[in-house]
Formats: sequence, structure tokens, C-alpha cells
Amino acid sequence: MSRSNEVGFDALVQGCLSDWRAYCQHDFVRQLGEGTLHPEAFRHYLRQDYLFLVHFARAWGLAVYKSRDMNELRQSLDSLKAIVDLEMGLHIEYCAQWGIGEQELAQLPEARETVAYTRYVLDAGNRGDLLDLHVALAPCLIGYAEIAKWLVAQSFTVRGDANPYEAWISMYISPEFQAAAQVERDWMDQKLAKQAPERFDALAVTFREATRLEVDFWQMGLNAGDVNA
Ligand SMILES: Cc1ncc(C[n+]2csc(CCO)c2C)c(N)n1
Repeated sequence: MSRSNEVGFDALVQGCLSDWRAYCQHDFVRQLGEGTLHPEAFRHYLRQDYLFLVHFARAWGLAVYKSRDMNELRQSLDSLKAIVDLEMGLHIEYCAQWGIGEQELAQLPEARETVAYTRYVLDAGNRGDLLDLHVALAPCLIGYAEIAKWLVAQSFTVRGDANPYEAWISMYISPEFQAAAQVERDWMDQKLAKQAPERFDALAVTFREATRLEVDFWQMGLNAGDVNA
């Protein structure tokens, strides 16, 4: 747990609160909660998320490379294996339920928003160390847990079969996913508490940029459902 007199993940959020809210409470998220999101918006998001996950797996490969001891190596390798062996397969199955086949996924052109976000994360890790990489990944890893918690607390959110996006909500609100996000948060709190102020400020910039790129990713999805566009 982060203590109030120490900087941690919460301080990263406080450093870019308006961007963080724009991400966590984005219209894409709200409409997903209401169940009113245009299915094409969701499909576009799912397709690009497949490409996102491929680069996300590469980011864990980079984390393996940037690891400096056996603990870090094991943690990074476990994450890499989880995404490659498990989560990619689940995503492919989920896409199939939305009428998106594996063949289509394999041939997808990458949207600029996907390129921007994933390459930003990989560059942050490449030029920095393991902490820079984790901070660049934090909006993704911890953000989705926060988004799910926020969503289920809103009165407009529809749960159960009446919402076509129930599976998405239930995956990210699941105790397993929430616990994994908490592990990441604890790791980050512990690392951030040891950083000098200038170093923290540089990390906060990376966090804010990655958060803004997540906003763009939602907006990309929303735009794809705009029939007038
Ligand atoms: C654009 C985008 N941002 C974040 C996530 C969430 N996410 C991707 S991989 C992962 C780790 C464990 O599954 C999490 C939480 C996403 N799917 N797409």
C-alpha cells in the first residue's frame, strides 16, 4: 500500500489528473457500460487491440531483457508467457464471438493510434530501464482495473445479459485481474518511493504521455462507430 507521505502510483495519477479522467471516463467506456456503444466501434477496438497485444507481448520481452536480477527476470518472463500462451488465445476467441476471424486479425493494417501508443511504450523501455517501461505500461495494466471499478460503481452501467459488453466488464472486474493490477501497483509504489524528485518528474511525463495515447486509442474506437464520419 502507498503511504500518504510517499510518492507512488497515486502521485503519477495526481500529476495528470485531467488526462487520467479523460482516459478512465472516456465516452467509449461510458457507452460500453451503458451497453449503447456502436458494435462497429467495439469491433474496431477489438481488432486494433489484437495488434496492441502483439506489441504488448514484445514489451514484456523487452522487460525480460531489461531485468537485472532473477526476481525481475522471472516476473517479466511470467508476464511474457501469460500474454503469449494465454491472453492472446483468449483475445482471438473473443474476437471470433464478435465475427472477427483469425485470418482477418493476421492481415490487419495497423492504425496510427496503435502504432503511436505501442511504439511509445517500447521506446520508453528501450531508452530507459525496467521502471520506465513499467510506468509506460501502467495506464494499460492498472488503468483497466481502475476503469472496471469506476464502471461498476456508475448507476448507468448495465450488468448481465442485457449488456452486449458484459464479458468485457466482467473480465476486468474479476478478482484475478484486479489482484494482478494490485501486484503491479504495489511493485510500482515500492519502486517510486525510492526515486529522486527529478527522476520521478521524468517518469510522470512518460505516464502522462502513455495515458494520452490510451485516450487516443478509445477515441479511435469511438470514431469507427460514427456512421456520419
Ligand atoms: C489499448 C489497451 N490498453 C490496455 C489494455 C489492457 N491490457 C492489455 S494487456 C493487459 C495485461 C493483462 O491482460 C491489460 C490489462 C488493452 N487490452 N488495450
